[in-house]
Amino acid sequence: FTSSGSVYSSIHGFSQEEIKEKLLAFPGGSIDLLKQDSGIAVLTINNPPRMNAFSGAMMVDLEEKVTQLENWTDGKGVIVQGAAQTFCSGSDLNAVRAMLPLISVALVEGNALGGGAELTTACDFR
Ligand SMILES: CC[C@@H](C(=O)O)C(=O)SCCNC(=O)CCNC(=O)[C@H](O)C(C)(C)COP(=O)(O)OP(=O)(O)OC[C@H]1O[C@@H](n2cnc3c(N)ncnc32)[C@H](O)[C@@H]1OP(=O)(O)O
Repeated sequence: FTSSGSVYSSIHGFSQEEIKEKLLAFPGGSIDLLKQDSGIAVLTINNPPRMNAFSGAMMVDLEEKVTQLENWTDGKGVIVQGAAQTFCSGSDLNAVRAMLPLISVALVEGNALGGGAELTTACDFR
């Protein structure tokens, strides 16, 4: 359930445009990008009514804003924050229920470090 839609595109054969269309069916919220003269940008996850959960539209928005940052030649760093005194409550559960192809569980025994830790967070449950 990534913004690039890799799970859907590789397993279900959808194109990037089809993934985008499916994600946009779940509107609400925004990802706001402020690029400052200092070279530091502020990226705000903005969906306070749902504790800043990521709607499908916000996932599309995030990919666009990350692309903008990648092409920002004067950029030095980015601060990621949540609006309204909360960071983010994960994916919008309404969208998850409608779109999740399968549920993944990371069964972690022993260390999960670096990329291993990231892999656990990419799973739905740990
Ligand atoms: C498979 C995807 C996976 C991933 O990408 O890795 C996920 O992220 S799945 C989502 C995981 N997140 C959660 O399970 C968080 C669920 N939310 C909560 O546990 C709580 O809401 C909270 C974040 C701890 C805050 O609790 P509290 O301060 O008591 O506020 P409320 O519970 O009353 O929430 C206010 C309002 O926000 C809605 N909400 C919160 N989180 C989500 C969400 N992830 N998706 C959709 N909506 C969310 C919540 O339903 C309330 O709405 P109303 O009832 O309409 O007021």
